[in-house]
Amino acid sequence: MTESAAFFIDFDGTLVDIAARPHLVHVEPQVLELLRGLTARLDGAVAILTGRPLATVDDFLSPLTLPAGAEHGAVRRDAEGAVHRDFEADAMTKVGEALQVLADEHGELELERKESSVALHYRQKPELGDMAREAVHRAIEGNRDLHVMDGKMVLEVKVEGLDKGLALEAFMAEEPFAGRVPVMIGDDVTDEYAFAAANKAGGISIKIGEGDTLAHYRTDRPGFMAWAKAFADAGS
Ligand SMILES: O=P(O)(O)OC[C@H]1O[C@H](O[C@H]2O[C@H](CO)[C@@H](O)[C@H](O)[C@H]2O)[C@H](O)[C@@H](O)[C@@H]1O
Repeated sequence: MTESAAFFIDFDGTLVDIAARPHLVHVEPQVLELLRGLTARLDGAVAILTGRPLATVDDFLSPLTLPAGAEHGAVRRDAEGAVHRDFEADAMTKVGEALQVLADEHGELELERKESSVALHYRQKPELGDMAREAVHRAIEGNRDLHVMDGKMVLEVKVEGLDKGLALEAFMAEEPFAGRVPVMIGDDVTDEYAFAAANKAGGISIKIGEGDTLAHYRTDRPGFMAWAKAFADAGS
């Protein structure tokens, strides 16, 4: 692999270890160094693909402001800094309201309300997972525009048809990504869409950790960090 690669990197579970609650993740200084190094080596062809809101990932990665496909691709900031949104937020507001009632009743559930999606976390009390799953499916019943993803101790309602794979493809149609070989690294079910897109484009897909995957390669987070650092350093 040479300078002709474009890197697409997931946030939770890939750049940072999974934490007990969403706001508790810790971004190691090496992560910022790595992203700077890769960006320099690849002439800016590095994007974050995450389920997090854009503002949240910017806060965690400050002072860096990278191209990003946030909220599972529903909110995309291109390399020029322009932000693209292509969804109707009304339906999600209603789902958020319904699930907020549940989260208020069960203090161990945590509801993240984003621009285009909601995430109901049950990591604090895994026994509530089945009940939360039923409630989430009930909340979107009859709405074909919404889709539930079963993530890491989280149930995410997102807009049907928008995903990290489409975000990757949108980046690959633009400078400085166009014409490069996509390299997608991620750990969770939401990353599978982007693995499929990278594979289809003749790229490289790397799964962090265990679980079924479409990715061609597998490693753990330290393994990814060491490999990516060596790649970034080889250009300096
Ligand atoms: O696409 P990602 O960057 O991997 O984001 C996926 C979701 O990650 C976050 O939840 C997960 O990480 C939390 C912090 O480690 C953890 O507490 C939680 O159990 C995990 O599911 C985030 O909170 C979600 O908004 C993201 O969509």
